[in-house]
Amino acid sequence: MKKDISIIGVPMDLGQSRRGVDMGPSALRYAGAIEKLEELDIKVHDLGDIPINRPSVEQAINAENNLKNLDQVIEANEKLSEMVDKEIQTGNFPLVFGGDHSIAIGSLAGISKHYENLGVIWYDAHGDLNSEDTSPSGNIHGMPLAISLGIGHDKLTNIAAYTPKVKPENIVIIGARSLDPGEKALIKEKGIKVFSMHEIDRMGMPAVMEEAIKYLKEKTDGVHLSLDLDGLDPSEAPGVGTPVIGGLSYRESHLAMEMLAEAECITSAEFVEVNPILDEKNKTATTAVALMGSLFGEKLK
Ligand SMILES: NC(=[NH2+])NCCC[C@H](N)C(=O)O
Ligand SMILES: [Mn+2]
Ligand SMILES: [Mn+2]
Repeated sequence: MKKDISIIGVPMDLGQSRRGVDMGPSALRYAGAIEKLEELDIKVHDLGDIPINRPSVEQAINAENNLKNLDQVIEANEKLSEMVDKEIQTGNFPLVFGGDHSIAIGSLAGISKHYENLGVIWYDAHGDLNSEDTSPSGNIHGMPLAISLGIGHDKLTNIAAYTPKVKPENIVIIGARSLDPGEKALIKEKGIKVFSMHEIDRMGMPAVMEEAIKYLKEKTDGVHLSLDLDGLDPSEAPGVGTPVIGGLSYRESHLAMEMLAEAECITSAEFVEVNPILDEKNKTATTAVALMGSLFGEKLK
């Protein structure tokens, strides 16, 4: 019996500078996310969207540090963490709809409590391993993985009142092709496993996923999939705020999801960075929903 899925929308765009990604949850629902999951005989509980407070202009200009909209991002992630935590207690599979990638802070804060050794698959063009000291932008969506490792501003690392949420050896980054100098240094220092586009080109997606799954299965008791749509090539997923050319194809991404479904290792997931304002006829959300189908077991035969 498959678990029921609880959908939690986080209409937040405050972790980065391009407005519109707050409409991501609507775009994903409009693209038929719930119908897709129900077609697969999964019981879906759509819990709606978390209320997000928009900062006043004065609040948004925070000269004190390199962390845009810090208070609002904290507030949203505390709420998300509580909701995700509750859904896991109920026995449901949490599926979070972003919102920008800063919401992974709250997802991981709520999920990781329930696991001794939570694994994380970070499917992304970026590492999101910056801190206020290394970030070129001050955008918190470039920091969630570092924050979950316990690196960054105390107020962010201590969301849900514990830190760290994940161990560096339990993380696999897939699809990286844009890493800032501080991120590269952190990857080296912590020995984080990264399948960049270079490895994906050389080894092919089947071998990459096989290795990633084996690596995580050996030592984790659950795996969270954090899928940033900008992991895909912008020709396939144009509706994202920080597109990077040379990304993963639609087919490679489907195969990755199918292999995760076969391995039965994913215990929670989030789909983030869908920005319908920058999209072409909701193509990016539609792609995300198709990928959800494969992740939750859709097969041709
Ligand atoms: N989740 C994302 N799309 N992150 C993009 C981060 C871009 C850049 N590395 C930064 O820190 O600003
Ligand atoms: Mn990204
Ligand atoms: Mn990201």
